[in-house]
Amino acid sequence: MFKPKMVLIDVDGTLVDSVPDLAFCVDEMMKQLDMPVRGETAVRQWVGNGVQRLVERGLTNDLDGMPETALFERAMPIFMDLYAENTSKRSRLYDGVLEGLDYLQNCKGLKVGCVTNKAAQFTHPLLQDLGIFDRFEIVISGDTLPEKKPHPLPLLHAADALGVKPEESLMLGDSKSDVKAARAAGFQIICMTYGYNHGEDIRNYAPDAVIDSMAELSNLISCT
Ligand SMILES: O=C(O)COP(=O)(O)O
Ligand SMILES: [Mg+2]
Repeated sequence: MFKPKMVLIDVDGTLVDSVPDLAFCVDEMMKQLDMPVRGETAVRQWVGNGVQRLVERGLTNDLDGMPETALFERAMPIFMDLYAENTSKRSRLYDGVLEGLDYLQNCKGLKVGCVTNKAAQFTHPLLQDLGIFDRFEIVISGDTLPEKKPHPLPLLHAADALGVKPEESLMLGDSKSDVKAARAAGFQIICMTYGYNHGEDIRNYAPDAVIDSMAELSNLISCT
């Protein structure tokens, strides 16, 4: 059993299946640029490193791609406008999320926060529209601090803000960025099997535990 005093939870691929909206926006952006659409399967591999990286990957059709600066500068405002209008229309909480949050929130003294690489202007409305914004004592987005995951700063900042030591803290995520950030911060890390890890099995990154649903948290996290 894990006995953390704080749990930080990732958004895309952990709490929210956000790819339908992100893929819609990538493809609409591509259409406006007179370029080929990429489709949901490709976009699913590209989520997790923030909006800028997603746009770069979409433009190049490549996880590691870097577009020409002029093209990127034309594309970015198009994507930002589209995603502002399509932040939550097609996005859904995964099964088990509400049960998992209920369990954590009924653990006396356990602090629950949110750490995502999604920009704050999208994170807040998305969590609000899905009815879970108020569940978190702190919400740290990709542009809240000078560094985002896999850097440990957002995790360490949350621990400091909530008065918890890193060794008493646990991250719940879906990608290698979550595992790397947690390891660098000295947190424990549990990962979801269903998330977006650039098409790779998250078990390859050796998180402390892997689960299929947040409803399983009651078997893994002790409240006492
Ligand atoms: O890539 C993003 O914008 C966000 O991804 P995350 O919520 O999994 O950190
Ligand atoms: Mg994620």
